[in-house]
Amino acid sequence: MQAYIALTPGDGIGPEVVAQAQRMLDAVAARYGHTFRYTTHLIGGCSIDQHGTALTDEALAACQSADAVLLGAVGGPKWDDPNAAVRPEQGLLKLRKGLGVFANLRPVKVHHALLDASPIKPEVLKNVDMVVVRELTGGLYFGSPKGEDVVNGQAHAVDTMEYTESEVERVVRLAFQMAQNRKKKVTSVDKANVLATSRLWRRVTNRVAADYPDVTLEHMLVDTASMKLIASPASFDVMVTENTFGDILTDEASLLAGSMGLLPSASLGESGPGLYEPIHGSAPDIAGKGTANPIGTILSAALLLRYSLKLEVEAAALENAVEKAIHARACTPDLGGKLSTSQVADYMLEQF
Ligand SMILES: NC(=O)c1ccc[n+]([C@@H]2O[C@H](COP(=O)([O-])OP(=O)(O)OC[C@H]3O[C@@H](n4cnc5c(N)ncnc54)[C@H](O)[C@@H]3O)[C@@H](O)[C@H]2O)c1
Ligand SMILES: CC(C)[C@H](C(=O)O)[C@@H](O)C(=O)O
Ligand SMILES: [Mg+2]
Repeated sequence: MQAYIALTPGDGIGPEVVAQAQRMLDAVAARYGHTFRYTTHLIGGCSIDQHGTALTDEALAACQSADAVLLGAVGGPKWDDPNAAVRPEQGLLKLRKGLGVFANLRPVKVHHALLDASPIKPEVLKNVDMVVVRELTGGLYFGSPKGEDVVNGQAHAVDTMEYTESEVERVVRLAFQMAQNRKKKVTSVDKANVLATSRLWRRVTNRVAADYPDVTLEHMLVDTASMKLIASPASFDVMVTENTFGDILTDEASLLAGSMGLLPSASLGESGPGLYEPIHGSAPDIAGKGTANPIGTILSAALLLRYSLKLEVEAAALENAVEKAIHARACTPDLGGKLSTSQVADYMLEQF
């Protein structure tokens, strides 16, 4: 097949990990007889430096016309001034909203060869295989009003947690559909004892659940969920939750797998290109050293093959290449290995 992939490497380690994922995609194309065409676009701090904005309308339009978008990460200390009017993260939020990708799938698996890479006890990590479905284009990130002003002579700031019934329904429905093809359990995470948005979320989730009688639904408060994720992670199958809760819980979940550098994600909408990105950030502490773990981005490329290009065999082949590298501990220092970012991909390509 012919496919057009827009690359938005971004800042810090973003370009380092996207380059390796692109090498792997090229290997898939060569082995299976596909043609992948790429264009590369600025996003985040590098776009601010060049254009004064974190994502130009032209770059967004290019991403919207692609079959899929593969992103690295945005941000870094250079652009961290809390007084700045323009911030790298705005580019990422504009891209997500502009693509309409409301469901962010973040799979969390523990590889048996990496049990010692996690600070959690190995017996607790056995059988961990879950996916967090994070709502991505609503909630606290996008609610209005939002911003800063002065009230009674005092600096004042507001963020609004906001959801409509349909915004909740579409993401929860997707979570139930995923659970039907997995262990048939959905854990809906909210803060219904305090937040009105969470009570709406719960009501909608209960209504949607009636359409999926084969799937067990449990509700869990987010504070409890953050504890259970460490105490009994294998008890989860599909977790569905609000934008901010999902952001925080998945960084926590990355420790089950062993490193922030391991977790991929797929962001999907009703139609149009999907957005694929590792869950980690631009990692300024290791940027430029060539030691960033490329696996989260390579697994994101596998999800791109699966969901946007419908190339299941190719996606599985890429995942298998990652499995082999992990099994052999052909890894970067975050997993106790000695290889560089590109050497990890070299190893996978040799086995591919
Ligand atoms: N999706 C994104 O673009 C995204 C996500 C999170 C944070 N950020 C931004 O990134 C910047 C840095 O944020 P942070 O330091 O809080 O989070 P981070 O995820 O960049 O880094 C957290 C820790 O994890 C490590 N880490 C992350 N990715 C790794 C990888 N692939 N291999 C090995 N180690 C890895 C880092 O070295 C660091 O110690 C901030 O500007 C933040 O806004 C962007
Ligand atoms: C950089 C930031 C806006 C982003 C988010 O919160 O969504 C990041 O933390 C992520 O997890 O992708
Ligand atoms: Mg995050």
